Amino acid sequence: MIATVPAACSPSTALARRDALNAEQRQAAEHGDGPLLVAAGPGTGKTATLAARVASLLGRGADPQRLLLLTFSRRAAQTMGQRAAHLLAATRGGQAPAAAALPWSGTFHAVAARLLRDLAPAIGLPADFSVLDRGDAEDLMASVRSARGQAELPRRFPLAPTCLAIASRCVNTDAPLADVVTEHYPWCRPWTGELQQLFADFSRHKLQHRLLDFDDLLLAWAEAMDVPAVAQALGRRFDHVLVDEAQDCNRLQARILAGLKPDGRGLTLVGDDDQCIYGFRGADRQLMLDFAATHGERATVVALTRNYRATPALVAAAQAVIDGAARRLPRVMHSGVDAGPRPRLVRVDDEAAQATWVVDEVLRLREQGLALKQQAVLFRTGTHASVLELELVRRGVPFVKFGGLRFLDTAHVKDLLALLRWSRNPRHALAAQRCARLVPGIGPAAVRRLLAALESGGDPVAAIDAFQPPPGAREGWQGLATLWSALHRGALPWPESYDAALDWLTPQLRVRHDDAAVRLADLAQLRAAAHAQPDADRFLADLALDPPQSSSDLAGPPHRDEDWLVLSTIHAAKGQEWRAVHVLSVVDGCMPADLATGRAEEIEEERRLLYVAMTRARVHLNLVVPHRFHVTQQHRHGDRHLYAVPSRFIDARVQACCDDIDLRPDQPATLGLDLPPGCADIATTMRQRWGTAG
Ligand SMILES: Nc1ncnc2c1ncn2[C@@H]1O[C@H](COP(=O)(O)OP(=O)(O)OP(=O)(O)O)[C@@H](O)[C@H]1O
Repeated sequence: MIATVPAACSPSTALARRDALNAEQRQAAEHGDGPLLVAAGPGTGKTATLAARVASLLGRGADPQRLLLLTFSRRAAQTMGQRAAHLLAATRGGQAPAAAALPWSGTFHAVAARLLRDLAPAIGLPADFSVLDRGDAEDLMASVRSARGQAELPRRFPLAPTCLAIASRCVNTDAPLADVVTEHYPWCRPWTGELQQLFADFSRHKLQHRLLDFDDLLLAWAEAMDVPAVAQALGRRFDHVLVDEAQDCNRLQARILAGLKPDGRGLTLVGDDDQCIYGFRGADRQLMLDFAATHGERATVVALTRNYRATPALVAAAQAVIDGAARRLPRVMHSGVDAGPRPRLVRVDDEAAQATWVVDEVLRLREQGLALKQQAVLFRTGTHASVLELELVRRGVPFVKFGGLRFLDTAHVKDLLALLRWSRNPRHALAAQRCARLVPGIGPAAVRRLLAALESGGDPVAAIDAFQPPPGAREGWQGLATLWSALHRGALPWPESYDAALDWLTPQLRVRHDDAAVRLADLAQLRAAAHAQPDADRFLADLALDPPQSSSDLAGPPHRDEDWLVLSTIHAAKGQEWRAVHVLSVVDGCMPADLATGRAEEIEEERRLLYVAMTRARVHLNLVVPHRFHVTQQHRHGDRHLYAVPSRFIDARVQACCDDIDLRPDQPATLGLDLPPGCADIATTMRQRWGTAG
């Protein structure tokens, strides 16, 4: 992604609105080029500080082309670029920013994809590789797994998503398979040898077909950095490397950074070790925790502790939760805003009562003037919101949900992207299979023939030309083959090629789906995103690397009068804030998720998850505790209800920071009659009822 900033200005106008930054923020922004770690708590202005640092560096004459900005999402890179642009514009007397590119900004994966295309000839990779998104990687793993006959083994072999998760953990934590299996997937231990072979086949298949998945992107970049000539050339290419959300960097990313800036010169890390919630993807807080030790005297660590988001009562409660954490960079947060209501611990009977209470509360706050959009309901995983969703629909409260089924995982979006992907990479078997199946009359046998022809090693274009579909599918296949060939040859310029693909797909969707109109509306949104990209490769890589969560993510700014409640997993709520936040199911068994077997570090990550949820609130925070809680698919036990207690992270200190509200119905009252014990013997009377006394 390309963020825009104005051209560099004179050093004398170093930083706009200096007085808007507090002393620590300013120290970080104006720091020289020694290794810098900004350890910042929630709401302390990480974005503002990093943007100010970018502006300051450019103001001091840094070349925007030689600045590498690594962020957690595409949106974050965009925000950073815009903010830096405004700051610099202000230093130049309020002139409108003259847009110049800050071309090397984006997520690690997006930047990796671009770098690797450039580096490909030097490092032995095909420059025309396609990027496999997570869903496609899972499909491919499934297909390699069944090709190896592992789907039919007598004892159950791990399913494809588990296999992919194991492979991914090995790559991202830079750890041997045997260790990962023993530590995180002990029930898969008997399969270690089989898994090793499966992963070797998976890897071979990807390289043969010029496919790189997310893990490959990082792995290839990290491996390239082990080659001194590449590391030195790339390290010299960027004067400054700035990393946002550094707490979520994994071992591979740490290796990449060490390769780029071995002595830390020009390296800036900004992050919050207390908000590291991606351990399951290999995120490792060690990069931050060890920063001072790694860089010794050269290192500067700046702590940002003034929270500009939340009221003192909310900051105190969140601090009490995180103070219970085992190992962290010590920081005590202070609120920089006015007082507000205390957070509330709301105890209700069960999940139905939880849903009813939350909707009542959301509507009550709206009556008080708090728009729905200023409120969010957060939960651990998408399924925890289903009862609430039903209640919202029943009561006509509009909402948008983030973090559930991703937009890119919907069938119609996958169909369209498969068409584009296959035309870019004729060997992309998954995409070919998906497209061929769209043609009425082409069944599994014909698809197998097509794939065999593509795999035969000959020219895939000739194989597609020569393919003989079943008789009933001739016309349909011809339409697809003509479109494919036009797209592949580049006969249509981008983005007309997107429109042509959409035109071909439209009648197929109308035949296949009752709700085709809704699906076509999604693809129209996607069209707008396609038209904003310079070519198909950038469009596809961007989508795979930084997928939108819903079609509304692709839409422009909503109309002012539209209002909806945000429902989000805590992971997807990262970096955001709302005036009111309602957290669902703050009970043991949900936070932390695993009651008995969780390892200490995993349990600690759950604490941080709750901390992230609580620190999204600006004024109102409700932690809801349903005392009966439904658990899905627990090992051995199946679905069941738990009699739940508040999360173990809500200890006495945290409770002291909250108002405790118990809305459970009173226990059923006793009759309260005053009769002496033993005044009758009904049991004996009943036994005698059928004449069998004694
Ligand atoms: N010096 C400042 N003066 C006033 N407001 C500030 C200052 N710095 C930041 N803010 C405001 O504080 C709020 C939080 O900032 P920001 O979103 O950057 O926090 P953050 O550190 O990224 O938080 P989190 O890690 O929780 O996502 C924003 O509304 C921002 O405008």
